[in-house]
Amino acid sequence: MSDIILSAKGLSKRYGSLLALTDFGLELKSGQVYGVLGPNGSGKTTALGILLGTLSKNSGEYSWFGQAENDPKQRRKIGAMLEAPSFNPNLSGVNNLKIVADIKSLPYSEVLRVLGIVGLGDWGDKAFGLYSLGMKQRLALAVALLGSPEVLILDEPTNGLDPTGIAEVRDIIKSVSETGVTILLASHLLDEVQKVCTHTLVLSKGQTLYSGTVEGMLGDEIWIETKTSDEAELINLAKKFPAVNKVKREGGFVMISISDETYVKDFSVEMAKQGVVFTHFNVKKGSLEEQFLKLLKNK
Ligand SMILES: Nc1ncnc2c1ncn2[C@@H]1O[C@H](COP(=O)(O)OP(=O)(O)OP(=O)(O)O)[C@@H](O)[C@H]1O
Repeated sequence: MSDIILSAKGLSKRYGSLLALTDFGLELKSGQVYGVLGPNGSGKTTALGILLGTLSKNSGEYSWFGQAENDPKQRRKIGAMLEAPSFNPNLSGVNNLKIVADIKSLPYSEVLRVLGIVGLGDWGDKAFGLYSLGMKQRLALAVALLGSPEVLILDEPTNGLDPTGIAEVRDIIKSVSETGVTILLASHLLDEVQKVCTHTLVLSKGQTLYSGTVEGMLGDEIWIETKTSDEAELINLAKKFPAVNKVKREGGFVMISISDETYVKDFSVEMAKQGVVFTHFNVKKGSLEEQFLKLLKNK
């Protein structure tokens, strides 16, 4: 059986004179966590809406599980959280979910299962109106998980949450993906995509600037995050080391960009020879943010 979950090509969408999405293509494979990344208004929601069949397209085609567009049988394999569902604040989490379970003809055992996944098992009997923002978002995620979908589509799943809420939702997404569920999510948060996704597609003004693995987008560039007592001397010496590309001060560290990981050891040996004593030395891959800004600049 093919492991291609979704195949889309040439999708475009126009709102009057505005071209919101141009030639959008995506191949989503089983087990991937694909993040559609882009600033506000770049076309993320438009793309997801078309793929879910809730929005018409002007051109292009897509297919879920190799079947025809809008095939209801395929639609049942997809769980979606596009915008916050309207829950009744006076009803408990369980009773709100039971309404959705009834609509989808699912057994109530599903309600308890999904509440457990999103960590609301103990809050199921409490009124929705008492939930924190993070808990409300997790209940919305629970709705998308009803019926054990093979694919989950999430639009800005951590929108408006505080750092704790963001971390909780991230952990749920990661653990759901570890059970084999394929995930397509939209986000404007680079950090979120870097932490959660295996693949990313970068959108800007409706155009795709990159599509592929997150690792691939990060490239080979390595940053060494350092601290030492004589920063000026380190900067001076680092700039003379042949494999060093860039040196900058950032967040209390001296950041040194090096062309290849294999030169990191040589660099530290050379600095030791020159009498530099590091109190902090941490090797990192380039950040998605840097690559993202580069893509936008090169466009
Ligand atoms: N119904 C509509 N009518 C007219 N223009 C629209 C409509 N929906 C979206 N747009 C425009 O299309 C562009 C893409 O919007 P879209 O919501 O897809 O972007 P987005 O990346 O999801 O943004 P956000 O992160 O703010 O949700 C924007 O310029 C938006 O203003």
